[in-house]
Amino acid sequence: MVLDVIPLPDAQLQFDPHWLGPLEADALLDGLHRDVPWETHRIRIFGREVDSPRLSCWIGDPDARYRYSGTLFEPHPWPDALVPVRERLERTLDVAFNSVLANLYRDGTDAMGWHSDAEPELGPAPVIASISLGATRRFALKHRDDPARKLTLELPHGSLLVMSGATQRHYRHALPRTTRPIGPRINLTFRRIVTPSR
Ligand SMILES: O=C(O)CCC(=O)C(=O)O
Ligand SMILES: [Fe+2]
Repeated sequence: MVLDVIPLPDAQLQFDPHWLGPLEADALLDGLHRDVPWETHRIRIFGREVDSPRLSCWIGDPDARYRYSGTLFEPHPWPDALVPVRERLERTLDVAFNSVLANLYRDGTDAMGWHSDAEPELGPAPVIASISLGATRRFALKHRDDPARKLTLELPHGSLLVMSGATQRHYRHALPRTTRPIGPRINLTFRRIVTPSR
């Protein structure tokens, strides 16, 4: 299967707005909303520890430990609903994903600030496969050195966005708040931990 390439200098982006069919996406949204042990992660912003404005869960193989924003996360086991999704992603992208960060944005006030997924555990050129479920939200990318290089993308229910190559090295990304009245959204970023944290 071929994903559409989204052109952006210094980045490598592929996108399929309908990677999951609507029924499959509905079932996954409901199942994960219900079954994932959602928790509030603490993050560090300007040296201060605060609750992140969303619910999250770090899921993965037992050795896929991950240090993120100052905290070491031991993975939760894979929920049944994610097993076929992971297998299909591995076939599509030829990457052996061993973990996924699940985020639940309860409404438009939940968000994620500017960052790159450039933790050393992920290696120098990580492939990050991002599946979106539920409410469509705007995803933004901004070049570290050249603010004119930026892009926003609407990520609909069932979509797949793949960031690879030098994307994390050169760009930050964010999921901004919105004042639109909007329902919940779940995002899954599949990752491959190359060198587990200890
Ligand atoms: O919710 C999104 O689309 C982005 C999530 C993200 O950037 C992350 O999990 O690192
Ligand atoms: Fe990210």
